Amino acid sequence: MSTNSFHDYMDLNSRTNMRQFSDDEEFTTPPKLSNFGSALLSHSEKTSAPETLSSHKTNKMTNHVLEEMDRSSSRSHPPSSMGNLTSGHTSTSSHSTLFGRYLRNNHQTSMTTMNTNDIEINVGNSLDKSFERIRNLRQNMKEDMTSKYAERRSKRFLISNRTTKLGPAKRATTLTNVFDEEVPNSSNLPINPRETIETLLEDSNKSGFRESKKNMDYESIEFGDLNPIQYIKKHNLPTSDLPLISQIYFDKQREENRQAALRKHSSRELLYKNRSSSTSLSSNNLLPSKDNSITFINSSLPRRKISTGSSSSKSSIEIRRALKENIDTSNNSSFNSPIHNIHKEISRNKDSDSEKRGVLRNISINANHADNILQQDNKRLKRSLDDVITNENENKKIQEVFYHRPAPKPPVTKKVEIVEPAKSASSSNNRSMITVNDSQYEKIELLGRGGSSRVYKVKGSGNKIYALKRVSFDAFDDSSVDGFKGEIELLEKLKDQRRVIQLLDYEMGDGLLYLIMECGDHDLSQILNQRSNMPLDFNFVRFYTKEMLLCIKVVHDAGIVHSDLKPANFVLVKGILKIIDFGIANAVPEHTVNIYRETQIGTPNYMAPEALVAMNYTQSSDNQHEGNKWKVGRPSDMWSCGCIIYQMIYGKPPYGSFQGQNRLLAIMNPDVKIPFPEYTSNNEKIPKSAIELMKACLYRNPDKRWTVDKVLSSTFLQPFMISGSIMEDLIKNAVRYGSEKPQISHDDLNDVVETVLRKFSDYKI
Ligand SMILES: Nc1ncnc2c1ncn2[C@@H]1O[C@H](COP(=O)(O)OP(=O)(O)OP(=O)(O)O)[C@@H](O)[C@H]1O
Repeated sequence: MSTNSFHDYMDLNSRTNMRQFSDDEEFTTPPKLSNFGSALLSHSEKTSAPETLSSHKTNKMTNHVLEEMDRSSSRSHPPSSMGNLTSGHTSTSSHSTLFGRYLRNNHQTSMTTMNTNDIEINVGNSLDKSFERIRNLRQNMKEDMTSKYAERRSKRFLISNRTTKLGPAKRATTLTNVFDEEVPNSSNLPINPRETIETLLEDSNKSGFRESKKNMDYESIEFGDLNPIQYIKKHNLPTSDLPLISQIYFDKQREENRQAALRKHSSRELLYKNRSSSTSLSSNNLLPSKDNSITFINSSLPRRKISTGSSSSKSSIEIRRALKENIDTSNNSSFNSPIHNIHKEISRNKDSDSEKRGVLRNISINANHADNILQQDNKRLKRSLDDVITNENENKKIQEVFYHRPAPKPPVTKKVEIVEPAKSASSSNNRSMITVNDSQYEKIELLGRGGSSRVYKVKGSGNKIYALKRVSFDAFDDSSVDGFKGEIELLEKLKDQRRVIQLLDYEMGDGLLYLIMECGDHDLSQILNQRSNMPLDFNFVRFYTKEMLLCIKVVHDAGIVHSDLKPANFVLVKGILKIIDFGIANAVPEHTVNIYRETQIGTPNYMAPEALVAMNYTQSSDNQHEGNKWKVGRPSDMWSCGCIIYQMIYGKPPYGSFQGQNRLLAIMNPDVKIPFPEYTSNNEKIPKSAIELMKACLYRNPDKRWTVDKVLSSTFLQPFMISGSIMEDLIKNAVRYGSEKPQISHDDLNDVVETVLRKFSDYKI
């Protein structure tokens, strides 16, 4: 375009109705050059078909321009530039137009609907000049339109580019190109400016365009921040080169986008590897190197170094190769992630570009999600790395941390030693172990205690259980020593008696006596206490009374007076009641009823009156020869036995209601009678046979007391079972006896009773 024609155009343009063509005011770059073309383009875009360039509106607009030119020519001389334009009419300028060809070929193009016949008629002689101006005008219009169109497309494309940079479509496009060795013009591109422009100019300067492309070296263009339009304007290039420059511009942009995608992809691969390495830091796959890059070390793979810095300096082919290698490497690893699976899929289908693109579209979609995960993981990894690096002072130590970090040492546990104090064998043994005649016994529990003794349940050899009685006494008290020796002798004497507790071993030292006996389970005192709140059961009373008498019989039959019979001195050993504690027992000389003791008597509750009376008698006696002696014999044991039976039936011993000294006095006082109620406090009927038995044992006169054998044969302990027939026989015999002997003496009655009882005894169960 010449300067004159440009000015003419500007003049013309300034004279035209700008409001009519200012629809596209926003496209003001370059502001004046593009206004007219933009107006045409804007007009044409308002219609849908490409033929709008030959539409009626364009025709009217052209006519309007011609009319304007007519007015201009009629009111003044044509400018000098018109001559130039006219002279250019026949030239073969590169700016030749379709309109020119139309004039030469008498042929109307599709560019305009201008009717040249009308122009000839109306313009007359100035036709040539007008045609020249028109040609120039058309040329300008075409160039301007082309420029404007390219600019708009460029802007649209730039806007689209900026938008798609943020979206998956952009990623898909760029990644598609990444894997194409020959990067073709993607058919997916919505706009191909070059094709569009070439279509518009196919009949005009297509050949010139290609010539320009051939002749000009635009490959080295550096656009900087300029777009093609700005670049053309800045460097004063012809607008006809705009398509070519735009093409170069877009190619460069594509290449930059591709490289950006590659950088992103490479960093993503790096992140995956970092993560997989971070999960196995102990396997020492990561090593920070001096140049702040990260080197992957894998025993099965050669050492590969991937810089974390910009990779823009690498060629796309190198990047692609590196990327593929990374993908292959990832396939070998056991790492399993969405992107990894996609890589696998890529590898399987790498022979098919179309499939690649399909897969890569999925990459771009999945990559968004994976990207977020990776970014989080990368941040975490980076934080952990920073922590490690901060905590360690030297790279050497860092290497140890990542490469050869040894397993953490087990925490040093402070060994707490429990030092037991040195113990003497005697103290330990004395507390838990007791040795009797070289045999050791381990204490288990305390069974009971007496005035000077303790009885333990112990475990001996073979884990057998025994009762160990430990008695402490005054070794210089002869009476005490004799008393304990007497107990041992009696137990030795009664050794094979089942109703006497068995003495298994004993050892007597200075002031200590150890007795090893068979062990009982419970004593009768414990049993009675257990049943204190239970209803009275005479079968229970009979059973334990008989058991007790059997024990006493054995002792009495052995000529021994126990002298201290009480419930606590009868123990149950495996269901058999046995008698214990012969501490104050004495052997009764043959044919002797009572013995006199000088030492402590038994428990007052169960003491016979004769023993207390004897004591009282002795104390009040003037005969000092008698001394402090108590008169005791077998009947004293039967008194004690009567007191135990009384306790089993009434709940307490006969003088249990008295306390302390009064109890002793009551026992000794013959005026204090023992009560034998027929009912218990719980209103339970007491058999007469039981009352009879108790009375027989608690006679104050020891001579009247029943012996152990008599008590054992008492009615209470030996009840009758009388049947109806026996009762019938008894009544018949009584009636016949009475009819024969109406008066009967007392002696005759006793004989009859004895006879009947003797017969009943034949029916005892
Ligand atoms: N062989 C044994 N088996 C089970 N228990 C026993 C045995 N020997 C004694 N005991 C329990 O130890 C208690 C005290 O025993 P023992 O009567 O022999 O001692 P003690 O010093 O004679 O007492 P006390 O002087 O009061 O008669 C008994 O009441 C009984 O409960």
